[in-house]
Amino acid sequence: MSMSMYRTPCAAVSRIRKSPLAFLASEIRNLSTTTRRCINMEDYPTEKIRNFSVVAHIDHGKSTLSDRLLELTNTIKPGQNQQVLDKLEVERERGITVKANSSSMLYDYKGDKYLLNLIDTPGHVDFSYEVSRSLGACDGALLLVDATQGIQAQTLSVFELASQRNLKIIPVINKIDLPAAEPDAVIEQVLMQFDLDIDSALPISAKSGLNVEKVLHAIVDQIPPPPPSPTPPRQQPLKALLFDSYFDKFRGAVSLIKIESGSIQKGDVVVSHHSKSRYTVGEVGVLNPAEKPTTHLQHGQVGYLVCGMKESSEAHIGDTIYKQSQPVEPLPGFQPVKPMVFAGVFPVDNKDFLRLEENVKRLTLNDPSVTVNRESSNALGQGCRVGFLGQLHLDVFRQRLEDEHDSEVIITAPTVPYKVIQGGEERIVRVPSDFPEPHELSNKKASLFEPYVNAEVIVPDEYLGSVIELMSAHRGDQVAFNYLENSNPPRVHLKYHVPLAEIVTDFYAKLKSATSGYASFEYQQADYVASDLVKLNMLIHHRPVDALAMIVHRSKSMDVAKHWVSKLKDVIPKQQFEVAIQAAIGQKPIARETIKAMRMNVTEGLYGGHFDRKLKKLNQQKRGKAKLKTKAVGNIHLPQSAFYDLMKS
Ligand SMILES: Nc1nc2c(ncn2[C@@H]2O[C@H](COP(=O)(O)OP(=O)(O)OP(=O)(O)O)[C@@H](O)[C@H]2O)c(=O)[nH]1
Repeated sequence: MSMSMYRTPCAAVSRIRKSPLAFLASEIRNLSTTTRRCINMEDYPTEKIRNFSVVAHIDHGKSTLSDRLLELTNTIKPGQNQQVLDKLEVERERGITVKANSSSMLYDYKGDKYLLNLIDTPGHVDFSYEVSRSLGACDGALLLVDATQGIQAQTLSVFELASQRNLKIIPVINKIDLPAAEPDAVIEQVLMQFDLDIDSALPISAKSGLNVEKVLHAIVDQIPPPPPSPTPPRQQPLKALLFDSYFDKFRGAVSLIKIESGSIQKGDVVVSHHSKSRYTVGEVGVLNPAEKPTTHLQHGQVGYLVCGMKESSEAHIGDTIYKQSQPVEPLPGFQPVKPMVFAGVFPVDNKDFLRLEENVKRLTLNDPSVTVNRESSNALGQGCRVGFLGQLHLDVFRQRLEDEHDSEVIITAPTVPYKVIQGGEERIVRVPSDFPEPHELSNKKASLFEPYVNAEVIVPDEYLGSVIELMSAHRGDQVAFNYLENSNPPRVHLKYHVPLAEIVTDFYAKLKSATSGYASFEYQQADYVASDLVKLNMLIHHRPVDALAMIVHRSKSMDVAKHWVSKLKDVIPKQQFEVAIQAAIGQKPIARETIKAMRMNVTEGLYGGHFDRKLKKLNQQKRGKAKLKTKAVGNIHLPQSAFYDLMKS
C-alpha cells in the first residue's frame, strides 16, 4: 500500500513508530482484501468451467498463443512476446517451455461468466511426461500446428496422448501471417491425418492476434465442462488430484490440484493419500496468472493449495488429497517416469560438494522426474549420479543449476541404463565403472542388453538419403516408411528401432545439420535388446580414470576410443615428463596419444663453443626427468578444470 493512502506521510510514519509489527500485520490484511480479493467460486459452477491445454510440436507457438488468450481475457495487460507462462530463466533464455504452467482466465461470453483453466505444456520430447501430466487435468486440448511446417513428429505424439485420454481436440493452425504459410493444405493434412471434423480447424496468427478470439469461443462452445457432480459438491467427499507443484520460500510447497469431486476451503484438514500426512488448508485459489485466493475450490475446478507442506517432496505428483473426515479410494494418478540418461555431477571444487548436493536436491524437488544418488569417484571425489529423461533435460538441468544456484559443475558423459544378466542375477548398470570387465564376463556366462527406443522422423523427401544414412550410422533399424498426405514439399514419415545410447549424445545436432533443420524427431522408450557391449577404460599415465570409463557397442569402440584420447590430449596440461593417454578394453589398449614432456630450455645463455656444457645440461635434464617420471606415476593429477573443459568440449 502506498503512503498516499494516509492523509500525511507523517501519519503513516507515526503509525509505524508506534508498533511496527501491528502496522505490518494490518498492511498485509489490507493487501489481502484489496489486491488479493477472494474470487467467489460459487459464480463458476461446473458447467461454466473449461479445463484445457495447448499441445504442439516444439516452437509451433504454444506460449505465444497462451499470452494472447491471457490478454484477450484481461488476465494480463497487452504487450508483445510476454511468454508469461515461461517463468524459468532457462525457459526465457532458450525460448522453450520446460515445466508445464497454468493460468485461470475469467471470461464473459454471451452474457455468461466462464472460468477457463489453461495449462501450458512443453513441446520437447524430453518433457512429454509434463504433457501427459497436464492432460490429466484437462477435458480438451488445442492442437496447434504451424502453417509453414505442417504436422511434425511431436504433433503426432501429443495428438496420441490427448486422444488416449478422450479429450476434445480442436485443431488450430498457427502463423498464418507468414508468407510461407499454407493454411489450407495444412488444415487438410491435419484433418486427414487425425480424422477430425472438417469444419473444426481454426486458422490463426498467435503473434498478431488474428482470429484468436475465435479460439476462445471454440473453447467455450466445443470443450465439454468437467462431468457434473451427482450431488451438490459440498455434500461429496473431497477427491483432489495433485498434478504439479512449485516451491515458495515462505509457505513451502504450493500444490496445483484438480478437484475431481467435493470441495476444499481454508481451515479444512486434509490428508495426502501417498504419505498419510495431515495438513490444515491455509489458502486455496487460482493462478490468474499470479495467485488469487478463492473462497473455496470445488468439483471440476483447477487451482492451488497451500497447506504447510515444508518440503516439495511432500507434494507428491499424482497424489490424491482428501478430507480427514471422509477417506476415499485414491485416483489412478500417473505412471512414474523412468529416467533413461544418467550422468555424474561433481563440483569443480571438492569442498563444494555439500552445497552442490543441496542445490541438486532443491532443483530435483521441483522436478520429480530426476533421480539423485550419491556417487564417489577416485578422480573427481564426491558427487551425485543424477538420472534424467533425456539429453535436453540434462542440459536444462545443468543450466538451471548454474543460473539458479550459482554452481559450476562437472557433468560426466551421459550413459544409459544397461542390463547385465550374470549367474542368474539381473542388474541395471547406471555407472560405467560398475560394468563388468571382459575377464569377469567370460568367467561367469553373462548376457548384456541395452535399451532401445521407437523413434519417428518426419522429413522432406529431399533429405531422405541423409536421414537413412544417419540412422544406419547410429545402428537404427527401419520399421516403417510412409509419405504424409497433402504435404508440399513431399514429406516422409519414418519409424526406427534404435539404441537409446545412440541418440543421447550429439544426435540432434547431426540430424539438424543433415536436414538443414527440416527434420523433426520424437522417440518413446521401447525394450531391452541383447547387445555386444564393452567397457572402454581411459588410462592416463597407465592408470584408469573411473570418471572417464564408458560403455559402448563393440563396433563403435575404436572410433570412440580415438575420439576421446585426442580430446583428452587437448585438455591435459603438459607435464615435465611424457604422459601416455590410452583407451583400453580390459588390459588391451586400442588407442593411444602421447603428451610430450615440457622441455625447459636449460641451454639458454650458452653460446657457440660451450658445446660440452650444453651436453652436460641436457644429460642432467634427462636424468632429472627419469627421476620425476617414476615419482610422478602415482602422482599424476588431472586438474578438475581439465575435466570441466573436457566435458564441456
Ligand atoms: N510470425 C509468427 N510467429 C509466431 C506466431 N506464433 C509464434 N510465433 C513465433 O514462433 C516462435 C516460437 O513460439 P513459442 O510461442 O515460444 O513456441 P512454443 O510452442 O511455446 O515453444 P516451446 O515451448 O519451446 O515448445 C517465437 O519466435 C514466436 O514469436 C505467429 O502466429 N506468427
